[in-house]
Amino acid sequence: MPKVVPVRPETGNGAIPAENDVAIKVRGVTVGFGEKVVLRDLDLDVRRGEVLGFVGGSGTGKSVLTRAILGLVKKWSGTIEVFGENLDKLSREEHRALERRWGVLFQHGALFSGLTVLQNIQVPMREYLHLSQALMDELAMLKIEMVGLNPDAAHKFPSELSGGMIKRAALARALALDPEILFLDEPTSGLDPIGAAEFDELIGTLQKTLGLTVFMVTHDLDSLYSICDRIAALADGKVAAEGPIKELLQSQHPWLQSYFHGIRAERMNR
Ligand SMILES: Nc1ncnc2c1ncn2[C@@H]1O[C@H](COP(=O)(O)OP(=O)(O)OP(=O)(O)O)[C@@H](O)[C@H]1O
Repeated sequence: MPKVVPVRPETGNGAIPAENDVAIKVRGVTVGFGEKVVLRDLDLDVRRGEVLGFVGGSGTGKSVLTRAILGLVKKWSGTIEVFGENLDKLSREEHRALERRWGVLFQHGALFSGLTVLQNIQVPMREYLHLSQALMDELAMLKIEMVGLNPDAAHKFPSELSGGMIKRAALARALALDPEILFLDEPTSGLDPIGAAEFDELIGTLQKTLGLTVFMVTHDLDSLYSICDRIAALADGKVAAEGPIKELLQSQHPWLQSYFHGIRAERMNR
């Protein structure tokens, strides 16, 4: 009998993961701007194959941490490893090779307004791969199908799309290079509850079928309940609590108490 190997490692049980089960390892990271310190000696692990929801009050530094991991913001101190590679030790070529292994969905989609959906999806392909136009067209159409967009959307410009369609197109672009890690910055913001639930479902399905590791900054409690294996909460520049939602619901941290036990959360608990 062939041995059955699970696609996703077991997650969400709170156990300390083995070293090679960690996709992103952040240790002692401090980031600031001028006099202001935003992240202070922050530690965080994102495990391979999990959906980690990253929450925190407005302006606490969720995007700053995301950008620090992506190498878009300079940290003052600490180390960040992705797939065991210390980002500070990589040559430019090695960093580019690593960039091919992640995809990013920035807040508000951030599509290029002068390019069609198809062309937007091909931007990372042009930057990182050397493929024929015909192959890029074929691959981009595949991504459009993967995110549930109608093939007609391929030749539309962002201004011709609804908010939900823009998010899907941006997700298709994030998936252009078949990444192993997906960074999502508030993916459901601006969507109505039905659109948001559909988008969560899409992310959950893609994550399972493609075995993705997902790092998701979100304010959306519904997303935390429906697709996150674990949640990390940022407060005072550090991860104040992390674990499966059931554990975080028990946390005595004042911000988490007010966050989870507010009106919307009560509705979810009923
Ligand atoms: N390039 C920058 N220069 C100066 N300050 C910055 C810069 N980028 C971020 N900040 C500051 O860092 C802090 C954290 O910002 P960040 O965007 O990470 O917050 P956030 O937790 O993602 O907030 P929100 O949930 O509102 O999007 C804010 O006070 C912001 O003004």
